[in-house]
Amino acid sequence: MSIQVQNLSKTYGTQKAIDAISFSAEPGKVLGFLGPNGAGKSTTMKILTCFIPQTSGTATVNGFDTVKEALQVRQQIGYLPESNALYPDLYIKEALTFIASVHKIHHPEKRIAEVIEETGLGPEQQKKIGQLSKGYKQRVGLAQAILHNPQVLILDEPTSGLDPNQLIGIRALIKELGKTKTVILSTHIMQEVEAVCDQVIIINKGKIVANETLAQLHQQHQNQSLEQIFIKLTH
Ligand SMILES: Nc1ncnc2c1ncn2[C@@H]1O[C@H](COP(=O)(O)OP(=O)(O)OP(=O)(O)O)[C@@H](O)[C@H]1O
Repeated sequence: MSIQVQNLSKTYGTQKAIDAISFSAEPGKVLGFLGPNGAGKSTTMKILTCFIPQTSGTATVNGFDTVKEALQVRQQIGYLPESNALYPDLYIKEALTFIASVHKIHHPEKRIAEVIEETGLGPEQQKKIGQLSKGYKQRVGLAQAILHNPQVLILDEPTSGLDPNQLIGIRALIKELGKTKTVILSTHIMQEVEAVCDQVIIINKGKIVANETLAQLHQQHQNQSLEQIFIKLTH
């Protein structure tokens, strides 16, 4: 298992954001991470990517502890945060060159060209990031997340703000990446879950209320739609 989470809790002041959750994720599968606003999805993702520490419990990525071995975890993980901070004054290639130097990537030009191609940034690459549309900014975020070819990808609402044409391309890319990597994907779009995810975790008020394959989930709920199942489990 490349991600192991055990009894993970996070409390902000008096607010319990996640409450003793446990789950695992493995390569070759896209894990959908669903839940209503404020359920604790981003908090979990921030702990897995070493941005914040948990209050209790443990999380490991490829065997490395997210608190004690944060450096190793960061090397193995690509993260697209919900509010992605980009460098507006840099051209796309400049930003990717900077990220490549942080990761000490060999032959950065070749890898940058590959990632620009994969994320469909080619037509816009002569623009500064600040001049890009929201969807293209999102692609830059994704390009930055996959540049060092991480084994684990954590994507927090990666398709928010994309038009239907862009959606198809990015979902196809995520599905392709999920064939070999461990991908955790947070989204509010049920259609996207059906299109991309193999496994689904539903989190509600900081607790996991479902952790099944999509097929199992439909089977257990008399073939109701994912939207109906989501509402039933989180209401
Ligand atoms: N820095 C913080 N300080 C205090 N409370 C916080 C902080 N970050 C998150 N919370 C609270 O923790 C809970 C979980 O938030 P989180 O952002 O993890 O939810 P989410 O499932 O990602 O929601 P959304 O779908 O709206 O992005 C919420 O009640 C939120 O207000």
